Amino acid sequence: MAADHAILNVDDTFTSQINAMTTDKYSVLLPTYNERENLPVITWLLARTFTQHNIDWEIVIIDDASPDGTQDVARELQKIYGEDRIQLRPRAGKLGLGTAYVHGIQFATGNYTIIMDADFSHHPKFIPEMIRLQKQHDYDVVSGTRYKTGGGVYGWDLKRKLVSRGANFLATLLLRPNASDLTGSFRLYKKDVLLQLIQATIAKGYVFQMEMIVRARQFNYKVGEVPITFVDRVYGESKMGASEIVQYAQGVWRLFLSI
Ligand SMILES: Nc1nc2c(ncn2[C@@H]2O[C@H](COP(=O)(O)OP(=O)(O)O[C@H]3O[C@H](CO)[C@@H](O)[C@H](O)[C@@H]3O)[C@@H](O)[C@H]2O)c(=O)[nH]1
Ligand SMILES: [Mg+2]
Repeated sequence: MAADHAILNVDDTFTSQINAMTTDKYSVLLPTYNERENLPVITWLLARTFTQHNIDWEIVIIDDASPDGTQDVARELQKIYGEDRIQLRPRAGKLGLGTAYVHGIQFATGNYTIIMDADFSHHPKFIPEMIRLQKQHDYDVVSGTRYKTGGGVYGWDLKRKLVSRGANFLATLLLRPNASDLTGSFRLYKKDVLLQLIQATIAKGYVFQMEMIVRARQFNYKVGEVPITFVDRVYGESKMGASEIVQYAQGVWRLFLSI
């Protein structure tokens, strides 16, 4: 895979570059709903990635009262890694993906924030490249993109691929945000930038990601892109359904009228 290759080649340089930045800390906001099987492995992969690159880190788990016992797993992970590394910040019920980030960021102690899924669709191996690119250009946001050379989607059926392409096409056509993956949610933000974007963003569900990147352009923030491969989850189910798709289309239209 091209992206893998690129990362392996530059890994040593990243490490020395990142080592020098001792004051930086990266907070991963990890929303979970029924991710009991996935949470230990994604945590392990994140911890390994950060440790290998000598990067200060924490994970903020935002669990919406998952009935599968995700929070019990999170508490076990706190015992293993320490409560300073793993924060558990639950909510009382399933309140949606967008508001999960809004909830989680108030507890983040790092100066950078990484937003990603908990089901390995977003692999931590792309994080060092996101950090390197951010540093190189002083980007305010670095967005993982499935839709540039080196990126891709694996494991989705045709319907889901069409929904994703259609969602990106619709928003690109109407909003012209100059980014190749508007609905993707694997991103690195300067924390103060994320806070400002969150305040400006109205959407609550999956449409949140798209609105955030459109707002970033609106505020003239510098946005970089790193190709990522998105691999569909192995354990559990996607939480995206017809109502999320309708909400998305409504969100694009509302933004089109307001910007
Ligand atoms: N706390 C919380 N977490 C949630 C909720 N809904 C989903 N999540 C968590 O959010 C992550 C993504 O949810 P999935 O259900 O796996 O999303 P997906 O269908 O794989 O969609 C992916 O692609 C979309 C665009 O193509 C993205 O918009 C989306 O963010 C995600 O990356 C997972 O970690 C899941 O547990 C919620 O209501 N509350
Ligand atoms: Mg998923």
